[in-house]
Amino acid sequence: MTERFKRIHIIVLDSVGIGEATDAANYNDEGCDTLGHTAEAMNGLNVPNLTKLGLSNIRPERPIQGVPIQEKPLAYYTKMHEVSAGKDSMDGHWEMMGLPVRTPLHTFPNGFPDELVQKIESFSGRKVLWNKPASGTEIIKKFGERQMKTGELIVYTSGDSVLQIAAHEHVIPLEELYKICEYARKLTIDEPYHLGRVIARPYVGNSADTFERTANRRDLTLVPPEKTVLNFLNDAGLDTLAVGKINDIFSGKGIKEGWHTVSNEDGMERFTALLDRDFHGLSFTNLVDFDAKYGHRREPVLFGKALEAFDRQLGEALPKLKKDDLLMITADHGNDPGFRGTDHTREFVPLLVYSPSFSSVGAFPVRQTFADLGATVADNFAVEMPKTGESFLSFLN
Ligand SMILES: O=P(O)(O)O[C@H]1O[C@H](CO)[C@@H](O)[C@H]1O
Ligand SMILES: [Mn+2]
Ligand SMILES: [Mn+2]
Repeated sequence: MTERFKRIHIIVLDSVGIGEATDAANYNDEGCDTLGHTAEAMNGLNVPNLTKLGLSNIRPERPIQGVPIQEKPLAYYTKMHEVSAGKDSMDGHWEMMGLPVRTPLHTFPNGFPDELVQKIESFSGRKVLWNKPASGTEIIKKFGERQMKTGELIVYTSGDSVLQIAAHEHVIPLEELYKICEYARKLTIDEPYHLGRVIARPYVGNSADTFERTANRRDLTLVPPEKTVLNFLNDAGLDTLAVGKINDIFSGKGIKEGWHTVSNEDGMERFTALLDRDFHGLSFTNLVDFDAKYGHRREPVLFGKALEAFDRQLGEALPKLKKDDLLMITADHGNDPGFRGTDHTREFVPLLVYSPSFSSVGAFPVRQTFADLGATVADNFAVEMPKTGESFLSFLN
């Protein structure tokens, strides 16, 4: 039998959660609601395309402000619960591809142990500064000018399992920063660290007021310990095309071609261009600005404007979809810009599933794991099924 869809496209709106998950209390995240609070801060979101697909239909009991419930939405709609222990990008994306991260990765709320810091210092020949949780933009405001004089490494972490190194591009050249990060990555794979990501955070500018982070960020994730749906597709000779930080998140495993992007806009342009390409398999796009530029910065209005800009580009992409295309729009976790702190929030994520071939659409049962997404992709292409996840392919009519 030939497969139902020739191309499946997943767009991850990084951190665009749709309300507290049932286990939010375990994360001290009760009351978080990324989409809801963003829409309130905007006095209503203007997202006609997401609206038409059925975004507010996902939670009719609490529609998103400015997004009317549709009598005839164009997409199947539901929300998904995460089973991974963490609420970071790696957990969310690996789970989508059938590999939940059930053992919690370690976090370092008091900074990294001396032993690790000393190794980084002797490898790099540079002193480590800060070594505590911080907001990335605040920490370069605070220490960037000092770093320009001393060449020290600004090391910081967050509520996630991350070690981040901020470095001025003209003081610590990119190549050098990447080498230091690779070294730190090697040291933190196994216990006692078992760290999700080491992230290179380069920036430029002349003074605290003008520092700006650049698109040369690199995420060094753990290598997935088992094959994911990306591998199953790739092993079967199908195309696996990755836009944005997807390639980094999977350490390139199972990815045929990948492109880094500089912004959401750039990511959507790349995605839209892929629609003109005659490929066979999966396109997987991550739009990280929602998270990195607005969620962690707790900027709900800018977050909302980014959603509106995405929606405009979505409007340009939708008419390019053919009958044998399937589009799934979702998120990897929440990051409520109206919430306390600066960390991700434990939320349900929205799921909108659209194809021009659908004759009937409507509500889906809530998915108990993001892995249902990967299972559906694997099912469609008749490749090996992931151990976790249930396909909803047969629901799509
Ligand atoms: O504050 P910035 O540097 O954006 O860092 C944030 O980005 C990391 C990855 O999303 C999070 O763990 C958080 O620390
Ligand atoms: Mn993320
Ligand atoms: Mn984040």
